[in-house]
Order: sequence, then structure tokens, then C-alpha cells
Amino acid sequence: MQDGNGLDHLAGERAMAQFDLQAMKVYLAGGQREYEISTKMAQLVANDPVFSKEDRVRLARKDLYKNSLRKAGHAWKTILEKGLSEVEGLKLRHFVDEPTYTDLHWGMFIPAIKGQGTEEQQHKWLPLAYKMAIIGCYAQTELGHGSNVQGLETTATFDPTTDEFIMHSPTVTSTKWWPGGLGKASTHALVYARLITDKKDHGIHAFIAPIRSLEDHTPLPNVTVGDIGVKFGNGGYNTMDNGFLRFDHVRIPRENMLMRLATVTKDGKYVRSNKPRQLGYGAMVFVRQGIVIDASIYLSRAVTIAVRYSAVRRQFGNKDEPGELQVIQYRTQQSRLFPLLATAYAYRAVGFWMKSLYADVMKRLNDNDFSTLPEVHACTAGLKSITTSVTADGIEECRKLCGGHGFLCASGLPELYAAYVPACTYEGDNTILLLQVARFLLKTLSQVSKVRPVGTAAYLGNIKQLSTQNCKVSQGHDWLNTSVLLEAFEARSARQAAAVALRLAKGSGSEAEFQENTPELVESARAHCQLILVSKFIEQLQTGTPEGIRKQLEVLCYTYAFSQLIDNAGDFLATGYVTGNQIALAKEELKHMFDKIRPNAVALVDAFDHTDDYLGSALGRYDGDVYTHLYKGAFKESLNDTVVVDGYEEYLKPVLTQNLWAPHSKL
Ligand SMILES: CCCCCCCCCC/C=C\CCCCCCCC(=O)SCCNC(=O)CCNC(=O)[C@H](O)C(C)(C)COP(=O)(O)OP(=O)(O)OC[C@H]1O[C@@H](n2cnc3c(N)ncnc32)[C@H](O)[C@@H]1OP(=O)(O)O
Ligand SMILES: Cc1cc2nc3c(=O)[nH]c(=O)nc-3n(C[C@H](O)[C@H](O)[C@H](O)COP(=O)(O)OP(=O)(O)OC[C@H]3O[C@@H](n4cnc5c(N)ncnc54)[C@H](O)[C@@H]3O)c2cc1C
Repeated sequence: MQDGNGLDHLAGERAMAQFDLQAMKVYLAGGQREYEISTKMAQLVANDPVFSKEDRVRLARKDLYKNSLRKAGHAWKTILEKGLSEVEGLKLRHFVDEPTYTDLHWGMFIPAIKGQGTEEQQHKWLPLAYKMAIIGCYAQTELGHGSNVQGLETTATFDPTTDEFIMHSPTVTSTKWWPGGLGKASTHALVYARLITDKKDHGIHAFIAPIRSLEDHTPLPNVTVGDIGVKFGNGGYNTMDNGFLRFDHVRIPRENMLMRLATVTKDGKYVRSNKPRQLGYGAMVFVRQGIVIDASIYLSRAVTIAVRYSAVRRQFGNKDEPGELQVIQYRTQQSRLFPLLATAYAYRAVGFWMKSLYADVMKRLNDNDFSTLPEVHACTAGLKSITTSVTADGIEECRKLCGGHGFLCASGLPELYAAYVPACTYEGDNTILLLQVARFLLKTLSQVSKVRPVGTAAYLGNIKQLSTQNCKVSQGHDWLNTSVLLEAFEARSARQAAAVALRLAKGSGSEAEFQENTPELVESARAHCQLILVSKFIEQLQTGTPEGIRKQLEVLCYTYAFSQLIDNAGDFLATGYVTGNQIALAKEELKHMFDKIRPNAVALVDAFDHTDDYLGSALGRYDGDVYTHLYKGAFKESLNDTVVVDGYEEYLKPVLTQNLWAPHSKL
């Protein structure tokens, strides 16, 4: 989408493309309809001055937050006035491109009520939430505990005399801390608290607690609530009001406990349903699956900026060619950049698959079939962990790939990083989530002789074969076979998991031994997730990819798989499945892939279809007119509002004219 001055500095690059760009755009959008909606919403946001992102990094927190409230309100008004569908509304939010309270309201508060509320409760709360007559947040984490949900301290004590729960924050560490939207916007909080009836602690349950007046938005009596403070980076996640919350014996009606999984009767009896308690984590599973496709979007933004800029930027040259070389011509630039480009494509493919995985598990849960829940939990937790870690590091790598100019906010990369990096922590710390995957792998292996593993763990059923047969690659092109690649990833993952499982099985089974082995457990979880990513990318490729783009996707798929193999060569070698020579052959193949990507690189990032407005980057502009816009941008800097800087009279002039320190100087 061209919105520059008409001059296309990247036209030569685009002319080299060897695939059907339009077909790729539609594929990446997830279909023709999604593509059209996306295009329409991108334009709608770009053309509406209220949604302008200009100056975001320069605004003071108060102004930034107020402007974010303005945008969220305007987005909601636009959705209602234009009668946008849910898909259109979500896309509109996507292009508005800043974290805000509505994310938690729609993304966690509502899904949690749907998953954990009875029909009656859904009937009461959802209509209010859908029309935003109430604004909700997800208040789980406390000052003292985040990962360890069972360690939360807030209490909800049932008082049968009044048929109410008394919500209380007994310690400083029990203060709710971090929930987005809680600080300033929410009227209601979905509070995770210890349920206590008749002095008995039943563990963590969810409660809807009103926290602000629906009349004037003031905190309700005995509720202390506010924003936790400025966060990392300029702009970034500072548009969100992450908050704190304390209750001092606040009473809420008994019906405000979400009772699909457990009930408290009027006379204070606690009754568990026969559904697994893990359903209480449903909102987290929902958000984690969505985070994978989000990772692809964030990474593709950074890669778009770095690829376009690398094609514009010239440094040095060689005696064989006239002029300076585009930095994208350098092998080192390619070997850092092209694997990230391939990764963004891989995550898109896997994100599509995760959507269907989630839809399937939801259908099963509705039919009271809980059999696939552990695998879905392991998948969503593991892939959330890997994709967010790689994406955050990838954005930073793209910044470095843009040299000095990448460090300027005008590149769009610092703000992108600041907005994205908390994804490694929220919705589950990435190490904690990998340990969940490891526990799943250990359990699967311990039962493998009795229960045949299914889905993404099915390969563990072939553990004997995978542990004994080694890689048969003898020439470079032997690697150009998806079955060979898949087997390598399966064997490496199966062997890593089996090795740590065996070590644990030989021990006493103590928690200390488990802790001692957690680094290896995390590595084996990572290996399992990398296998899922490679295998799902291959699977997506083989199921109905249009002819005009298949070749390029194949190249990207091999690029992704080879770079994973090489980056983790130590693990592959340690399992004994591959030899050093086989890794060296894969390295050569990877270079051939880079040669195939090179003429298509700019078109491959164009296919993500990010508009200039959405990218917000002088370096990543569609027209490649980088230098003019960097230069123009400097004049928007507030320090340049006056030619002579504010502070000259007080602080610069004395230095320059009075030689105040000269008599004492030893120079
Ligand atoms: C303008 C209008 C339109 C606008 C529209 C906007 C729409 C935008 C949408 C955007 C969407 C979302 C944006 C959200 C932004 C994100 C904000 C971030 C929010 C948060 O961070 S919320 C807090 C998240 N907290 C965590 O993730 C905590 C991490 N900890 C845990 O998950 C758990 O505590 C634990 C580590 C899993 C341990 O739990 P516990 O001690 O209870 O459990 P055990 O280890 O004993 O395991 C028990 C058993 O349960 C299994 N299990 C654990 N978790 C799950 C799960 N999630 N699902 C299923 N099963 C689970 C575990 O494997 C064990 O099984 P086993 O007994 O071994 O078989
Ligand atoms: C921007 C942002 C938004 C958020 N939004 C919300 C929200 O809307 N609602 C909400 O409820 N929460 C929210 N959170 C909180 C978030 O979910 C938690 O911060 C997250 O789950 C991590 O928990 P923690 O902070 O307790 O980390 P900790 O668990 O204290 O982790 C600290 C370190 O200890 C390590 N560690 C901890 N336990 C173990 C272990 N058993 N084994 C090995 N290593 C371990 C971790 O890997 C990490 O390196 C948000 C957080 C952020 C940053």
C-alpha cells in the first residue's frame, strides 16, 4: 500500500519478485474476507486523526493515558456508529495499535465469565459487559505472587448471616498488582481469591467485585485502587493503566462468585462440580493461543522495517561493482535477517493452526470431553513462551540490523520493543510455562506403554525407533526433504525428553531432584515446541497453498527449519542423532535458501501489508524514502521548537561567557 510521495525507491527490489504478491497477502491475512476487512479497517484508522500515533513517544504519562482513553472511546463509538462486526471491531482495535483497558475487558474479563460463570451468571453480566455499561479487568496477580496462583492471599470469606462474601486483602503482599485496566478505567474486577467457608480454605476461586461507582467513577467504600506507575520505555505499554487494588472487608453478594466449577450454597456448603478445576484457567488458555498470531504480527513489523531499510541503506562496496552495496547484500545481514523473516511466516502458519486447535477444544469442552485439555494447555503455554521470547529478541535484533538509525524512535523499533517485551512475562512467565510443558512431556512418557500419545505428542509413541536410528543425510540436498527434517526434530526432542525422564526416574522422585533438572527440562520443552513449530509450518504448507506462492513458502519453511537446526546444533549433536558434518551440510543449504529469498525479500515483507501509518517508521516506509523523512522528523523534536534552546540563559551562557570554572582548572 503506497502512501509516500509517489517516488518508489524500492521499485527495483519489487520488480525482482518471483511470486504472486496478492495471493501471498490473502494467505497471510487468513483468507479473502479477512484480507478485505483488514484493508478496510487499516484505512479507516489511518484516515481518522483521533487515532494518530504521532508524538506518542513524546507525551507525558498523563497526556498519553488520556489520549489512549480518547482513542478507546472513539473506537467504541466508531464500532457502534458504523455497525461493525466482531471481526471488524477486533481489526479496528488492532490498527489503533496501543494497549488499553478494552483489551482486558474483551480479552479476559468476558472470556472468564463465559468459561467460569453459570448460565444465569452469564445472563446477568454479559449483556452489561457487551454494551460496556460496565468495564471489567482480570485481577489475578498480587504483589507477592504471580506465577504461583495457588499462593494468592486475597480472601473471600462467606458470611451465611448476610449471604455475602467478605473480600479482604490481609497483607501488603496480597495487594492486587499489575491487572491492566484496573488502575483507572475499570468499574468491576474479576478477582481471584481464596474461598473460605466456615473457616475452611477451599483454594483459589473467581469473584466479580464492583470497585468503582457507576455514578461518578469514584472507588467504592473500603476499596483502595490506583495505577502502579510508569513502565519500561517511552509510549509502549504506558498507555495501559496497570493497577493496584486492596479490599478492606468489602461485602459482595454470594451470586458474585463464578459458580460453574464450584458452588457455595446459601447455608455455606461448598460443592465442587465434576468438571476439572483447570477449566478455571480457561481465560489464560484463550489469550495464550491468541498471543502466537500476535507474535507473528509484531515480528513481521520489525522485519518489514529492517528488510526495507537494508535494501535502501548502502555501505562500502567492492571493486567488482560500481557504487556502494546495499547492506542487504551482505551475507551476515542476510543470516541475521532472513531467518527472522522466515520465523514471522512460520508463526503466522502456526497461529492459524492454533485457532483451529482452540476451536476444537472448546467444542469438546462443551460436550464434556476434557481429554485433549492437557495437550492444548501444553501447546498454548509452550508456544506462547517460545514465540514471545523469539519475537522480543527478534525486534531488538532488527533494531541492531538498522544500525544507528534503529536506535531513534523515528525507526518505530524502540516503541515496538517496549510495547511487546512484557509479553514474555504476562500471561505466564516464559520459563514457568516451559516447565508446564516439561511436566506434560514427563507424564506422557511415563504412560507411553499404556496410553498412546496423541496430537502434538504422538511422536513420543515412536520413542524406541527415534532413540535408535540416526540421521541418514549424506549430501546437502538430502536435507531438502520435509520427512527427513521432521524426523530430525522428533528424534532430538524425544531423546532430550527421554534423557531427563530417565535421570529423574533413577532418582528418589524428590522435588529437589526435579529442581536440579529444571534447566534440562526447560531445554527439552523448548525442543518439543520447536518441533511443533516446524511440523505445523510444514503441515500448513502441504494443505492447499495456492500455486503462485507455494515455492516461496517452501523456501521460507526450509529457511526456518535449517536455522532452528543450526541455532540449536549443540542440542542436536548432544543427542547423537546428527553429526557435525550433517550440520555443516545444512548450513550450506541455508545459504542457498538465502540466495532464493534475496530477490523476493522486499516483496515478502510487502505481503504482510503493513501500512505506513501502522508501521510508524521512517526506516520502514513503503517508498523507501528514508533519509528525507528522518531529516524532516528531526524538526518535530520539541528541543527544536526554538532555535536557541530553553536553558541557554541559565546554564549554557555562563559556561560559555564567564569562564566560571577556569581559575580552578588544571587544564
Ligand atoms: C474497542 C473495542 C474492541 C476492543 C477489543 C479488544 C480485544 C483484544 C483482545 C486482546 C486479548 C488479550 C489481551 C490480553 C493482554 C494480556 C494481559 C496479561 C494478563 C495476565 O497476565 S493475567 C495473569 C496471568 N497469570 C499467569 O499466567 C500465571 C501463570 N501461572 C499459572 O498458569 C499456574 O499457576 C501454573 C504455573 C500453571 C501452576 O498452577 P497450579 O499450581 O494451580 O497448578 P499445577 O502446577 O499444580 O497444575 C495443576 C494441573 O493443571 C494443569 N494446568 C495448569 N494450567 C493449566 C491451564 N491453563 N489449562 C489446563 N490445565 C492447566 C497442569 O498441567 C496440572 O496438570 P496435571 O495435574 O499435572 O495433569
Ligand atoms: C505488562 C503486564 C501486564 C500484566 N497484566 C496482568 C493482568 O491483566 N492481570 C493479572 O492478573 N496479571 C497481570 N500481569 C502479571 C503477570 O501475569 C505476572 O507478572 C506473570 O504471571 C509473572 O509472575 P511474577 O511477576 O510473579 O513473576 P515471578 O514468578 O516472581 O518470576 C520471577 C522470576 O522467577 C522465576 N521463577 C518463579 N518461579 C519459578 C519456579 N518455580 N521455577 C523456576 N523459576 C521460577 C521466573 O522464571 C522469573 O524469572 C501483568 C504483567 C505485566 C508485566
